[in-house]
Amino acid sequence: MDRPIDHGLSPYRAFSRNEWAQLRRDTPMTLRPDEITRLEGLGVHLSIKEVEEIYLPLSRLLSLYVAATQKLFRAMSHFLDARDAEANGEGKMPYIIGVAGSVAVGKSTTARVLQALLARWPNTPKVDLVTTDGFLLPNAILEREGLMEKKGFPESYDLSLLLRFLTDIKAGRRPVRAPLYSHFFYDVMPDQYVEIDRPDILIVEGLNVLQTTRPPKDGKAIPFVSDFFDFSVYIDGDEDVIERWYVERFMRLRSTAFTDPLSYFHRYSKLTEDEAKATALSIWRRINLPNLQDNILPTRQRANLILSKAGDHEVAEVKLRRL
Ligand SMILES: Nc1ncnc2c1ncn2[C@@H]1O[C@H](COP(=O)(O)OP(=O)(O)OP(=O)(O)O)[C@@H](O)[C@H]1O
Ligand SMILES: CC(C)(CO)[C@@H](O)C(=O)NCCC(=O)O
Repeated sequence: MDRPIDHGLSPYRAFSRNEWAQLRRDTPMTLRPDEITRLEGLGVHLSIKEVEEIYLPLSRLLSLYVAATQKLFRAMSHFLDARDAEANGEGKMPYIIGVAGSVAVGKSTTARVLQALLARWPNTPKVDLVTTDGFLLPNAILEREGLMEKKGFPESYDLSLLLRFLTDIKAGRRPVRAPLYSHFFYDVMPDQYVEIDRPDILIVEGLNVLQTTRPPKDGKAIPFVSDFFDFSVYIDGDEDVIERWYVERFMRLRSTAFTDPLSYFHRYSKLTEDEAKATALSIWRRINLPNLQDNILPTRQRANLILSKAGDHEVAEVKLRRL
């Protein structure tokens, strides 16, 4: 009898929600309900149950990984006889975690929850967070290059600035500045920065963090953003569900942030409900959906961990890449 064809082992180990929740083991809950509420993004309800069942086990895993990496770093310092540098604190290497996924999938909420949980572990008290939105090209340049309808696409970012930022972080330079983006003004803020001063962990959140670049013709290799990551998470969801989240968030912003005359989208606050819904759907289908399909989703299989969300932002399945 013919032997069955071996289709190969999946690079991921899949966990149902319940299986994953068991991996919390005896990790104590370190966030109070009011602290959790403060971490919620617009339209992203975060329950205590969700933090306990999904994000606490993930923080336990990450804490173990960070400890192992810190040990490896000490082994390397020992090999190089660089103990003096280590004693001076020069030998500290931030552990970098990338968080990827579509617009409106909840990346920033996840990144904030991980930041809060990881900062409560004894070996990683200082956890900083940056979003790659700050590395978008300013609107003035996007307009000049005809890229305003391509915001969030690979060509809309200053990739070399992002790579220089990550190189400086990994080189232990201090402090390192990351530019700031404002959703309210829909633009990068000139001369506004967030200072990153040698954290134990740096979380880098953005659509583009797992994207690869085409090999250059001149043979000078450009690193990938993810070459700087020690661990990466992709937040996944069905397209129609993310579309709904995008439209719902737009409708909520219409009655809040957009009502301010200084807001970039102020004109949308004057639309009727139906017109506003149609506008949100049109932006989603013209810009964010094609970006998800062409540039973001293809990077999913590069992540170390995939969190698959269902309709109410609750994680239904977790996939962990085998080592
Ligand atoms: N036009 C706006 N005006 C004010 N705040 C906004 C605006 N658009 C988005 N925001 C805020 O900025 C946050 C990040 O928005 P962004 O579009 O980058 O979402 P994202 O990070 O892709 O989505 P998520 O955080 O849901 O993954 C939103 O959660 C929302 O609170
Ligand atoms: C700033 C990004 C690219 C990513 O957060 C996104 O929020 C965005 O503005 N996308 C462009 C289309 C839109 O306005 O939704």
